[in-house]
Amino acid sequence: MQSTKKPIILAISGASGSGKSLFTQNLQLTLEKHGQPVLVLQEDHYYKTQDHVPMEQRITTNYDHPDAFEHDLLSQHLQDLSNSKSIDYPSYCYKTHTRLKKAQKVEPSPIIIIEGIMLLTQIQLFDHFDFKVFVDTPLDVCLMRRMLRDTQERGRSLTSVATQYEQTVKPMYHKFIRPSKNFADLIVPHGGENFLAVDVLSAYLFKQRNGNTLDD
Ligand SMILES: Nc1ncnc2c1ncn2[C@@H]1O[C@H](COP(=O)(O)OP(=O)(O)O)[C@@H](O)[C@H]1O
Ligand SMILES: Nc1ccn([C@@H]2O[C@H](COP(=O)(O)O)[C@@H](O)[C@H]2O)c(=O)n1
Repeated sequence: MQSTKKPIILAISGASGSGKSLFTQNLQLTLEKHGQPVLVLQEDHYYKTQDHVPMEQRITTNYDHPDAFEHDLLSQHLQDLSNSKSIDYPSYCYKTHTRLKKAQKVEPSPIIIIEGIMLLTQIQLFDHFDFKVFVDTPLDVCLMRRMLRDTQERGRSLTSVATQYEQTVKPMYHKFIRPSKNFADLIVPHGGENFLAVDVLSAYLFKQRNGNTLDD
């Protein structure tokens, strides 16, 4: 039988390369190991479609500005999931800088984690969030991780990563993302492999959801 309880929604934010995705993955694994289903969503899937924009222009888009995202759609989807409705979750391609044609049908879950760079800059989304986390990793470490990831997984050259970093990623971090740390309920240092933070947060979420502790 499907639960009628509202899901707990956790937002995880921080700089690009801070380890949000890895931290989220570790949290999900820990909770699922204890039989607690978790749905993970990525704010990146809500980047605006650019099907109508020529490729030469897509590579110059500022992807580190809140306007690059369709936050209204994300808000609607979080509302639907809270009301036990499924959503058509968009897919995104970093190589073509636009959404894929086919969305994925996603069902609600008792715990939902959404991760992304701009989540804590969007006050209108806060009503959906039960808990807000900021992953706080030094920017030089973030840049190194991003260099490796974007050249290996996102089809970028070292030059394009460096140029984009100087032109938009770094200035937008200081303008939007860093100040949004003030809205966090919890700040996690070091990033994805902070297993103390993973254990503390998973135990908290499990207790909130089930009323008993992980070891009961
Ligand atoms: N603590 C860590 N130690 C080593 N590598 C890490 C750590 N956290 C993240 N990474 C790696 O750095 C890259 C960026 O991490 P990711 O979780 O994708 O960051 P974000 O989602 O914040 O952009 C990935 O390749 C990831 O595996
Ligand atoms: N077409 C795109 C879309 C986004 N980006 C960069 O992705 C970063 C956010 O994703 P993380 O997983 O790193 O948090 C953001 O900083 C954008 O610059 C891109 O390069 N191209």
